[in-house]
Amino acid sequence: MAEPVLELDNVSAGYGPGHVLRGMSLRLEKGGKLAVIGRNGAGKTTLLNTVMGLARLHGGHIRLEGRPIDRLPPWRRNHLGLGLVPQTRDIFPSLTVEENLRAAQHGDARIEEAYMLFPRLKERRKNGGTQLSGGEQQMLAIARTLMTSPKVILLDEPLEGLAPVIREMLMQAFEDLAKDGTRSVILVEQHAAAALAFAGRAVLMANGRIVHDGPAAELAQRSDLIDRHIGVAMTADAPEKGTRHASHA
Ligand SMILES: Nc1ncnc2c1ncn2[C@@H]1O[C@H](COP(=O)(O)OP(=O)(O)OP(=O)(O)O)[C@@H](O)[C@H]1O
Repeated sequence: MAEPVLELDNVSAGYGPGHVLRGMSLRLEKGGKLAVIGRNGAGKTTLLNTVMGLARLHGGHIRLEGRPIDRLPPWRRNHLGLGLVPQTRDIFPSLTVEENLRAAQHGDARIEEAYMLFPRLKERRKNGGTQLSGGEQQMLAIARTLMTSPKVILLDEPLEGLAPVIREMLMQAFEDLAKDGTRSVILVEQHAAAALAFAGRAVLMANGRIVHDGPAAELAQRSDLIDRHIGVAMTADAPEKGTRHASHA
């Protein structure tokens, strides 16, 4: 079995005194691609926030490359190799694409590599954040995270509200990011079909717990589990949660 890069042991966490995650144990292998799927409110974002140190850990342990990180602040976790692409994207709207990337640049990360992954950002490098389409903003949010040279990339619903052609472009970029085996990816998605096609392993969450953990291809066949915990519409790669938003590239 490949070496673990990220491990959660019996983690309970939430916001303030409230518990959202309950006894979660998870292991991500070096170079692994893990999909996390589940209904709205299942605790997927809280899982990523907990790994990143943005939620309150009530119990259990988190290790990055074997090192306990439970007590470290988010910026230290980032410097050690965890990179979160938040659902809110969090780009600086008043800065240009290139300024956004420079502001995030840390260590030996190269802007040119981000442009190779997303040539469209290079074309827009002098454009301000507000002049970008939703898809371009998402590319910039991902590229900004790459500027911190993450070993583990945590993607929080990156496809939400985007047109199918842009979703496909992003999924291809995630494949490219993971292909040399040096980076690991956790993809939280409502687009279950796309996430399961991408990942090697998948966990299904409900009510702050893992209700299934196994090969992604196996979970893709378990329509009983997906129907029960997500709903039929979520299994198709059609607009789901994104229907609440205008779909724009
Ligand atoms: N900042 C917060 N403070 C208090 N409770 C929160 C906070 N953020 C989320 N919650 C609660 O935690 C629970 C899990 O939410 P979370 O966002 O982790 O779910 P999710 O699976 O990512 O769903 P979604 O797809 O809607 O983002 C929900 O009941 C939510 O109301």
